[in-house]
Amino acid sequence: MIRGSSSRIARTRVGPSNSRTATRGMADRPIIAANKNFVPIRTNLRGSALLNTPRLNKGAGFSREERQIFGLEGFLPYDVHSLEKQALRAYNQLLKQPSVILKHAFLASLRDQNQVLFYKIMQDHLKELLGVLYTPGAAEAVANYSNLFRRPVGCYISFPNQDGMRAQLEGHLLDVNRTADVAYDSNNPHDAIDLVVVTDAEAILGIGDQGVGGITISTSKAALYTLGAGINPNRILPVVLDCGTDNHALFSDSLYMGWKRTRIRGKNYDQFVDRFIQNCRELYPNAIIHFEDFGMANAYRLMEKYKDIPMFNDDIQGTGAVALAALIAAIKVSGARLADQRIVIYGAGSAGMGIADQIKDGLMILEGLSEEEASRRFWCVDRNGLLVESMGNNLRHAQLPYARPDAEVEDWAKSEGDNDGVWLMDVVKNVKPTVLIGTSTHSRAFSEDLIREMGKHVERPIIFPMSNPTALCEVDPADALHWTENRALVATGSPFPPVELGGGKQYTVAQTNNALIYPALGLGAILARSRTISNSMLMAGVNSLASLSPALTNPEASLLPDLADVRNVSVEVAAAVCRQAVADGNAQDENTIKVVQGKGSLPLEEYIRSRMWDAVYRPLELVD
Ligand SMILES: NC(=O)c1ccc[n+]([C@@H]2O[C@H](COP(=O)([O-])OP(=O)(O)OC[C@H]3O[C@@H](n4cnc5c(N)ncnc54)[C@H](O)[C@@H]3O)[C@@H](O)[C@H]2O)c1
Ligand SMILES: O=C(O)C[C@H](O)C(=O)O
Ligand SMILES: [Mn+2]
Repeated sequence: MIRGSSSRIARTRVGPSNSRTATRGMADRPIIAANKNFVPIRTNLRGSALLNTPRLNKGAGFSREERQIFGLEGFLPYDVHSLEKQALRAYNQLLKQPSVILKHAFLASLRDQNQVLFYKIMQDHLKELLGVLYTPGAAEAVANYSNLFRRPVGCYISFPNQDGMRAQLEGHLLDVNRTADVAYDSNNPHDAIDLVVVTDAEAILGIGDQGVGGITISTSKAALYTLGAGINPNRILPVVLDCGTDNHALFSDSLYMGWKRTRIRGKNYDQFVDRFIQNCRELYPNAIIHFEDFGMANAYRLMEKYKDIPMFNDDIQGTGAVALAALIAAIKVSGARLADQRIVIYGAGSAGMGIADQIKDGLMILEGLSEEEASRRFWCVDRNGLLVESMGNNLRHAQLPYARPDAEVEDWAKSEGDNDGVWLMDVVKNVKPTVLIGTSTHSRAFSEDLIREMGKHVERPIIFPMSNPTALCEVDPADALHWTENRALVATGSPFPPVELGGGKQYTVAQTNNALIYPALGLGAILARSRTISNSMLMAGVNSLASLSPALTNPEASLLPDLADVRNVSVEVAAAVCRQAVADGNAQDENTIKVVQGKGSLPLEEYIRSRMWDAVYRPLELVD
């Protein structure tokens, strides 16, 4: 039974007179908080209970009147402070934290005290703080989760407790209906969650199995949805599926907080995940599901298994999409054609194969190549060297289309001693790639020799070392530029400072991170209430993002827009995704369909902006 959201619908028509934003009627799903309406949030909490509810707490920002009504006067220092003043204080405190991990912990605890204030300082200092909250800062926070733990956040679904899974997920629905501005329709408390971000933590970033600490990747990705695409944070559920861990360091840590067993596999795992998905579908029928940092074998299997529901895998599809957008921009700068690229992918895992699949789709859709022709543009190198057909059963399903015929490499001159495999240098020497992508987690794998060898054969080598976090990046962008006499077009997964090129010139390194596209992909799919997230929706997002590349107008500029500008980027990309969902017949939201068809009161981009959540305090109303 879901309770706790009674009669909020009655208030949906209250709003400022100048409101041209969406009102919260039945016809207009409350996907993103229509916060610009300033409809009061009804709560029965008072005193410290209110101050300890981060979704509602305003701390020193509570007005005189609110302090009276909610019995807060004896709980707060006298002066009332604006959100701006509170943000200044919080930011000054943050600056005093001596390390990235302590800054991350500070931000997390701010979020757990006052959600609006957290998003306010993140928004105001996005460029600086993304690297703390998200990549690379999140990696350290995940790895140290059990040692730094202060309070739980998000949803923990643990294998040994799975009999209670439905009640656990229902508990989150109840909780959010009680403590946030989500339930606009008291008749449908299930329409409170737009998005589930779930990890099983087997392959976190490039740092592997992190057990229950994976919750921090879900909460960081969730925060980026709010910051990057204005999705109401209260309508997002970050989840970790605790399936045990094969990370022995966690096992032997007496403070480890997860389930101390080796990972469940096979049927047990599949049933556990399926139970989770089915419960989500029933309890949160309108939510899309974002899969994050699953191990490769499960990631691909689950993506296939659930392709008919609105889900996507960020490491495979989000990463593929952002890489293709950067590549489209890079080849425009280099003056070449996509169809003429020879692409080497180093690290044939989820991200590497996701990138290959997405570029392959691009070659087929944009250049008219057949699937076979498109697949031949790739050479993929993994731990055992170049993927070749004779590897047979040792190849993963997703790798099969890219395996090269053995005959091709028979005559290759080998440079790296042993003849058991064909290594990256051999591939670069013989293939003379135009594009080199790193998704290997192999730090500094793109050596000086390798980059110089690549640079010998191509005028504008395209080099994307995409492994995260920073320490695992395949090559420092400054080195890649230096070793190619500044001819390389470089993009990285983690943030890097601009590279000084001499003569007063700088090269801005595009952060080719899926964070530049997944928030908008989610936003578009949610607004459209899309039945599935199709390849054509992904491709629409890619084309839209590529069209925003600063390098299109200035060949010396970054290949992709700055991640700090993600909110504006998201409006354009989400619009493209929405349009495609409607064109595909995938969209189910009547309002959005009308807007896309030009029958709404706003153009699509403005409509999207009007639905985005901002970090502002909403009025509260006391109910008994
Ligand atoms: N920039 C982005 O948006 C983005 C997105 C997703 C993943 N990534 C990064 O890509 C990396 C890989 O992530 P994933 O999810 O694909 O992981 P994964 O485990 O699925 O894939 C990694 C692959 O690299 C291979 N590999 C490892 N060491 C190697 C070596 N020394 N030589 C050759 N191959 C090697 C592994 O065998 C595996 O196939 C991570 O660092 C991750 O952070 C970046
Ligand atoms: O989390 C990131 O920074 C991107 C990506 O999803 C990754 O796994 O590295
Ligand atoms: Mn990831």
